[in-house]
Amino acid sequence: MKNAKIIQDLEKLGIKGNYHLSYNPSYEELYQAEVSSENQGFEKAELTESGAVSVQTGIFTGRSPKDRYIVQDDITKDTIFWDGKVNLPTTPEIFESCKELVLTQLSDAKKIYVVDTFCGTNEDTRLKVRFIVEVAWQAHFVTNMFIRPSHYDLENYGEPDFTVINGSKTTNPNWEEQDLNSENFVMFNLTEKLQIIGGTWYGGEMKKGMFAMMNYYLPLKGMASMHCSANVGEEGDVALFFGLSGTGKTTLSADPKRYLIGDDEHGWDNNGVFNYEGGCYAKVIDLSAEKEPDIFRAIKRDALLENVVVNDGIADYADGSITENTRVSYPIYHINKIVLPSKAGHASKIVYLSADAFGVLPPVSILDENQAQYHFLCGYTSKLAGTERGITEPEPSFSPAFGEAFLTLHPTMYSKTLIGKMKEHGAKAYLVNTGWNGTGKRISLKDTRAIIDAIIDGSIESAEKTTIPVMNLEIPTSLPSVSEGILDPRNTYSDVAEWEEKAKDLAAKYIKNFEQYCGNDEAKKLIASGPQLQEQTI
Ligand SMILES: Nc1ncnc2c1ncn2[C@@H]1O[C@H](COP(=O)(O)OP(=O)(O)O)[C@@H](O)[C@H]1O
Ligand SMILES: C=C(OP(=O)(O)O)C(=O)O
Ligand SMILES: [Mn+2]
Repeated sequence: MKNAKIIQDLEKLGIKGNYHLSYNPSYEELYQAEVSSENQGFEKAELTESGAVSVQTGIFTGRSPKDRYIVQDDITKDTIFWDGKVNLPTTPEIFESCKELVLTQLSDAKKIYVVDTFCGTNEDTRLKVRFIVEVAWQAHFVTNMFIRPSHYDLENYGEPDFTVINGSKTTNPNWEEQDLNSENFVMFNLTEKLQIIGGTWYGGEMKKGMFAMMNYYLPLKGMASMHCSANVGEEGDVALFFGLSGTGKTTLSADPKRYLIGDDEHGWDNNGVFNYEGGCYAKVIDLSAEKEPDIFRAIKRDALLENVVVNDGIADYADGSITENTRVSYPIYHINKIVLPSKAGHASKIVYLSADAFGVLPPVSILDENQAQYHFLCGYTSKLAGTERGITEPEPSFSPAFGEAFLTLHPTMYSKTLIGKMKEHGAKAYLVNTGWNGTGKRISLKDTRAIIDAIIDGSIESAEKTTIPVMNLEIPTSLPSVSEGILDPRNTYSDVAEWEEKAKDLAAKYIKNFEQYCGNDEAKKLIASGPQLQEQTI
């Protein structure tokens, strides 16, 4: 019955042919299909000793922002933030031509997986997202990452709100005359409620694609939509960890003392904080059972490793030769302490994670209300040049809302909604540097975890404080279980002048970046809360 209806739905979309349909397959069925000897190329998966299977995603081992387009039409022309960088416009005609390619690809498939999921924990705001894929491990990935409907939910699923058609095996031969970036494409059509993918196999495009859609629909309803992880304590106290890729959202939210809500994408409505996802997508580069026990233990049967080097069935997390962005996806219940459904009350602690490769930012700063807004709009972190360790040529990156790549509306929509919620619920904000200091080494995970503990148990508030000049940030001078002498970054340099020079450099970058918001009086007032160059304060 259900299968006949799904086949009809696919036909309406334009997928015809003689395929075998697998609707919301079990993990067991997925596993059998993934390791089947009939698989070719990147379809192949291999079993590892932990019980997790391992796959390769080909040339794309990360997202491909330059190939990501949104159809500009009546619905989107005045709502999407067309910044010329993140949300690239395309036409309905080009979308149709790429859709045709994806439909043709899937019409030739021997097997099609249709996976009906939810994106968003709450019934009133969740999207019913249908994935249509031909590769078993892609069906596995979305089963891990999205919310798995119960049998009852599936019986009553109705029509999906959004459909993702993944044609990763096809590419677009007409990209040049269509003035596109390449033969690969990730395209969204909000009128047709469709995402289509061609050329890239990276799972993150499906996960972060739907995040971008939630970032469109929810703020328009007055909710905060956030690129952050979240956990909750025994007392119901909720903490959020914002940050760009690699800053520690996933790592720091897996805390054995607390219950995980989610590791990457959340909303905040009148009832509290809720997850969009049903799984986690953790980096596994240099993963060890000692440093990250919860994530290490989550890698077992049903987890899916991406781009990890595997020797004789043994995953080598230290080997970054395929990419530094090695990943594992797993259903959220692989973490021992979780709340289900993935939601809790209002947040009281807001942590902004920044991995500062310049070694300027203190390991922790206490932000006031205006600073909370200023630093949210800045979203500073730094990307390391290449994959080299150390701090040779760090590249500063200012990413509003700590998630520019996924913002579909103007950045101020996200700061307005978040700051509104923070004020309403008296949440306090902190800026935590999980990156480097004057020693040239990354601040240890142990110290960062102790800092997070002090934020969560409130002991940071009673610590003695001092102000860091130039950066204009208030810091505690000591905290329980945090290494002596690291809290004031100036003490980690043999010569304070060296810190000061770097700080002035970074401050200038903050100031320049903030100019884009200064058209508005309210934002202009925030300048005083940011870094200050001496010349300006005289
Ligand atoms: N002080 C630190 N705080 C957080 N993460 C750290 C720290 N030092 C090293 N790391 C490493 O940095 C990476 C953070 O990645 P992850 O938690 O996946 O970030 P995100 O989820 O924000 O993309 C992990 O590999 C972690 O082991
Ligand atoms: C999956 C991603 O998220 P993050 O690195 O923040 O975990 C991504 O940005 O592609
Ligand atoms: Mn993460």
